[in-house]
Amino acid sequence: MVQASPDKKPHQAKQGKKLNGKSNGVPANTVIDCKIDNLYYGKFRAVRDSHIPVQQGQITAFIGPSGCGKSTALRCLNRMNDLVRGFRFEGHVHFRGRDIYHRSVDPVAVRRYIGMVFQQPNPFAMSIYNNVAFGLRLNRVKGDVPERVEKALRGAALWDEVKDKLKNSGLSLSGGQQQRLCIARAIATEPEVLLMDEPCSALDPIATRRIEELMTELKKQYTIAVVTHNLQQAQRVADMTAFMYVDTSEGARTGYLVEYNKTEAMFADPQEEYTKQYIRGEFS
Ligand SMILES: Nc1ncnc2c1ncn2[C@@H]1O[C@H](COP(=O)(O)OP(=O)(O)OP(=O)(O)O)[C@@H](O)[C@H]1O
Repeated sequence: MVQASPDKKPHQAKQGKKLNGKSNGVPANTVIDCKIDNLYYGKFRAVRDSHIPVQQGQITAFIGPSGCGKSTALRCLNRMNDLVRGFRFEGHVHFRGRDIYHRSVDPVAVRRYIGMVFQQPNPFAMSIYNNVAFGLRLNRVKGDVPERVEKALRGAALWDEVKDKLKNSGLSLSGGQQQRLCIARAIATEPEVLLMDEPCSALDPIATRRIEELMTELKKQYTIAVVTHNLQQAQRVADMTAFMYVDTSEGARTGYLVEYNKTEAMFADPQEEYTKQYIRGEFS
C-alpha cells in the first residue's frame, strides 16, 4: 500500500546555496519533485529524509555507497517499486506538480512519461525493429511506426549500425548496442524523463563512453536521472548530484540524502564530511 503523507520535517540534507529560482526549497525548473520521508520494504526502513528535485533538461546523478537506496529512490520516480511486495512510502513524488502516487493515477501511464533503462541490457527475444516497435504498440502510440522506430534508433545513436539488419534478433547485438537498443525502446514513446539505473555497469569502457556521450546528447531533449557507482561518470555527465549514505545508528541500514548540489560544486567543495570522504575514496 502506497501512502502519501503531508510534509513532516524540513529537508535535512545540505543543498547548494545557488539553486536558481528556488521556491519552497524546490528549484523553479523542477520536473520531478521527489520527497521520501520514509520508505519501507516490509518492516525494513530502506530510505528516509531524501528530498531530490530532478530539473528540466539536466542530468541528475544519484551516487553513494552500496545499499544507500539510490536505485530505490530512482525507482520511486516512475512507480517501479509498486511491483515490490511490502513496499510502502511516505512522502511525495510530483511530476510537473501532479502527485504520481495519487490513487487516480495509472502507473503504466506514469511510465509512458517517465521511461526507464536498467543496469543489464534487456532486449526482448525479438527483432531489433520489434524491440522498439513493441513499446509503441503497447502504449497505442499513433502515427507512422517505421518512422518512429527509425527516429528512436537514430536518437539512441544506433541507426547506422543496425539499419541493414532490422530483422535480426536484438540479442545478436553487442552489450553496448543492446543497451542503446534499450534506450531506443525507452525513448520511442517520447517520454519527458529518462531514468537510468547504472546503465553502464555491464559495459566495457568504450561502450560506456558511447553511452555517456549519448546521455549528453539526449539531455537536449529529455530530462535524465541516473544512478551510478562511477564518480568519474557522475562528474563527466551530471549537472546535479545527490549523494546518499547509509545510517546505521539505530542498528539498521537506512539510506538518506546527505548532500544535493551542482556536480561541479559538490566535487570541488563538498559541504559534508561524509561527502568529502566518499569523494576522496575513503569508503565505497
Ligand atoms: N525488492 C526489495 N525488497 C527488499 N529490500 C530491498 C529491495 N530492493 C532493495 N532492498 C534493500 O533496500 C536497500 C537499498 O537498496 P538499493 O538497491 O536501493 O540500494 P543502492 O544504493 O542502489 O545499492 P547498490 O549500489 O548496491 O545497487 C538495501 O538494503 C536493499 O537490500
